[in-house]
Amino acid sequence: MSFTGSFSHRQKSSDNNDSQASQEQNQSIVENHSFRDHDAETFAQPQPEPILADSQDLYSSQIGSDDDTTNSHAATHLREHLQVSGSSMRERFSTFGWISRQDQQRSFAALTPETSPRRQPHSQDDAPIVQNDTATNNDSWQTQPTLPWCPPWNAPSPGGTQQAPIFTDVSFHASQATTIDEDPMDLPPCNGSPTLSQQALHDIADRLFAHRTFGPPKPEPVGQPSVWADARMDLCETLHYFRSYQSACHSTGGFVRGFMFDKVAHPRDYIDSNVVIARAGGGQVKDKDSGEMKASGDQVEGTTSQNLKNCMSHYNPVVIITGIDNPHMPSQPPHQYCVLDYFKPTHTWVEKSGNSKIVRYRFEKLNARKDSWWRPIDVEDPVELGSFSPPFIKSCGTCARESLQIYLNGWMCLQPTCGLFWLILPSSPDSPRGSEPFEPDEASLVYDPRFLKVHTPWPNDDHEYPLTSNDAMLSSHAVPGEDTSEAFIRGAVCPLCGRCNSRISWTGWECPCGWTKTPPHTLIPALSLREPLWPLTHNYTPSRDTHSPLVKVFVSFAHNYRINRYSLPGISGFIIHMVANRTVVSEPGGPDAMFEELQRVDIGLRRRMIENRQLKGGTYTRNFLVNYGMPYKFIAATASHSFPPSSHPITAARSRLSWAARYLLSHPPSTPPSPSSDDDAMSTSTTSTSFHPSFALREFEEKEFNEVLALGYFESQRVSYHDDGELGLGPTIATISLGAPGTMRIRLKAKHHLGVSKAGVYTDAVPLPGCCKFEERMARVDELRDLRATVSSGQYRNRLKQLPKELDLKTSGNASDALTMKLGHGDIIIMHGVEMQKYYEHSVDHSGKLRFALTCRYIDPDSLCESEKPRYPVEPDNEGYDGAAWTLEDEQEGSL
Ligand SMILES: O=C(O)CCC(=O)C(=O)O
Repeated sequence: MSFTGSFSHRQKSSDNNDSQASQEQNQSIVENHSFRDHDAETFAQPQPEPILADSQDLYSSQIGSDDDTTNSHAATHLREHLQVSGSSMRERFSTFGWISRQDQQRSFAALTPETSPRRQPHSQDDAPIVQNDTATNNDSWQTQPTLPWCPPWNAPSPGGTQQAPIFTDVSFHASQATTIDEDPMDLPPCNGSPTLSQQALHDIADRLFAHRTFGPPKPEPVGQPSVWADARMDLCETLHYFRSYQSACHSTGGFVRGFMFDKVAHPRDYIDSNVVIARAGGGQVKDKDSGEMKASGDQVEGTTSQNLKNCMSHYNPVVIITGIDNPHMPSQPPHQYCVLDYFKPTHTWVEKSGNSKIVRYRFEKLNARKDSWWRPIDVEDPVELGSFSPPFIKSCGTCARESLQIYLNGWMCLQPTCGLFWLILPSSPDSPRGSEPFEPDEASLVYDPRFLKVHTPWPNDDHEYPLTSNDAMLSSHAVPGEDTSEAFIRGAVCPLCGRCNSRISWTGWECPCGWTKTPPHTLIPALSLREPLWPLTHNYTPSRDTHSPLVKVFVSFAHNYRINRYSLPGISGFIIHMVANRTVVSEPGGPDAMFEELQRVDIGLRRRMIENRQLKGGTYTRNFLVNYGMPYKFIAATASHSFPPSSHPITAARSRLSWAARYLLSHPPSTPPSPSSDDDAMSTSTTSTSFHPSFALREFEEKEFNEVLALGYFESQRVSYHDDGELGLGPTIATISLGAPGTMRIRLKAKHHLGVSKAGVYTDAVPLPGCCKFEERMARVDELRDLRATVSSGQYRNRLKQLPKELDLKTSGNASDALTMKLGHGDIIIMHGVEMQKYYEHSVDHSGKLRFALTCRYIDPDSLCESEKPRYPVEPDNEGYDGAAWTLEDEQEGSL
């Protein structure tokens, strides 16, 4: 079993005589660990005795052994600051390596510092402080970043056989001669590796860094990534382990899944074939002078660190992706985003950089036996993982916590709350820096190879985890809606070239290399849209809309439609929801037929690119769309086509919607609003709510619908809040909803709701009832009108910038929905009025596998520039649909 195997390797040590017994003992502990993770009794078990080199020598060589008769000033000084265990490294490793992992899991369950007594600093005479004390990591788990567990130092190199490190050609580089601690720091042989002197360690560090190029140009990589992307959206839509559009880390459910390391890197970041060291993302701002990203303040261990620690304690590997601009890549990434591989997070700790604390992570490639595609061509790794003796570890005399030595410059306490944090303790009073602890010169820091190249075996590090996802699989028998389910809107990794491809086309995936995949569509029958709990009958359909008390509703019933007409507070114009009944949806050529036909014919639906300066490669719409008739230039690069011949869902929709608009514009409500409407609220209205049907009808007839925008939505696709208020559009917009039930939400735009724009400028439009600070803002209307007429535009704008503070306006947040309409299959929405689009915005989502929305507008041809004008004739509606021709047997036309 690999689990056992990987741990039994650890028994190899300088003391082979004990290996058998220890192995058995350790084996039982491993099993305890694995089956009794949360069992506190486990902690009382006799501790295993991994056979490790006794490092007392190390301690002695640094600060003088206990029987050091010279008892130098340095040793005395250091004893004041530092308590190092009198126990052997063997005991320390035993504690740190085996128990702390259990400890972490226990503390993960408890997560309360109170449950884990904090260890007090010991006096020099105290018993050894490094012992089987599980408290250290218990509270550090929650609040104190520590090295979460000690990697198993004695692990063999991943290649299986132990290899002596390559450091025969010893040459000490002046550039690295900043090491303060000039003591030999010799370690006894470990894993067959020879004793390492300080100088040898520097030499190894030299070799490790010899091939680092911060290019360009960088050397070519030895291989090619098996998964890559040109655009962030392709990446995030395709990979299950990286769905973060803005940040460097993607976590779900308390676990990190993937990291992306790109241009914004820290100078001490490090990448070789098997190890990645990176700074935690976030907390950086652009320096005004240099333009470089700099820490904006102290970084504290936050959710990402916690999630990463969860990965460590559960052996969840994470995927690391590099951006093309990552300066620390040892070779030139061939694409904008390249997936490296699965990595084990092994350490997280805190350092200082400039004046700020930063959080850092170390990762090791999960399967270090595999070659890494990003290894530079013709460059072998100078050092294999696990080649060296273990990293040096000490307890701090001030905080009593253990920290590993990360840099050769000297050991530092890495507990950010400790007084000795990030200070090197000089080893001798004659040190050029004196006897006081001092901060290292950042530029001189050199990684300790024992830390850099430590090997951390995991029980699952020989497992192959997938870098591609195979979710978009169809069952062997046809299942309606399966090929429009959420999995099918995710991107696909091209099996030929590894490119991540978002699903752009309605019909399937396309890769620029020529590969395509077109899943067959199984028709979703219109009959399957019927909702058992809301039976559709030939009578008028009940309403499921909800609205705020400020919204007035007028209800009428005509031509098989329930007609819910809504007046929104303070504006002229209205929204009408025509709720279809069974007679409507099942008409020949009606909604049922249109829905099925739209599944049979390819009308050219595609997701369209939207420019997004924040995101490399732009973004795509979250639905598929295509335009017919007059080009609708506002949705980026939407292809426009001439109207198809009649008996097509597009032309049928335009004809039906023209009829509906004409009917509604000529039939204003003849009844008062329904009793629940709040008339008092409406009386505060500041703009006209009057509606003149003859004018509206005349205007509509002059500006008949000359455009249909078809939107197609797979499962979970939607259109988020937007308005349809572009210049050149007629005042009436009509949509027919086909397929899965949708929800349309209407709310006041944020700048009208809050009274302040994103740029912090006061919104001087007349406030609408229900908005924030309505009365206070109303009181400013006259003042601002007068001011505008008397001062320069600059002065006026300055005043607008002052007002948000003066009125104590909130600068963020959204209005709650004023109106929510449940759009059934065949329902029609008509929005009328310029103010509707100026003040309000709408969004639509749905709760099924497939939905279409066909929306008609009038687009003034004169609003299009020459290059935007259609090259085809845009004919008027010639189908002449008449909804009044379809009558119910028992229809009672008229308002109720
Ligand atoms: O019903 C829909 O899906 C939304 C249509 C829409 O909002 C639009 O076309 O602007």
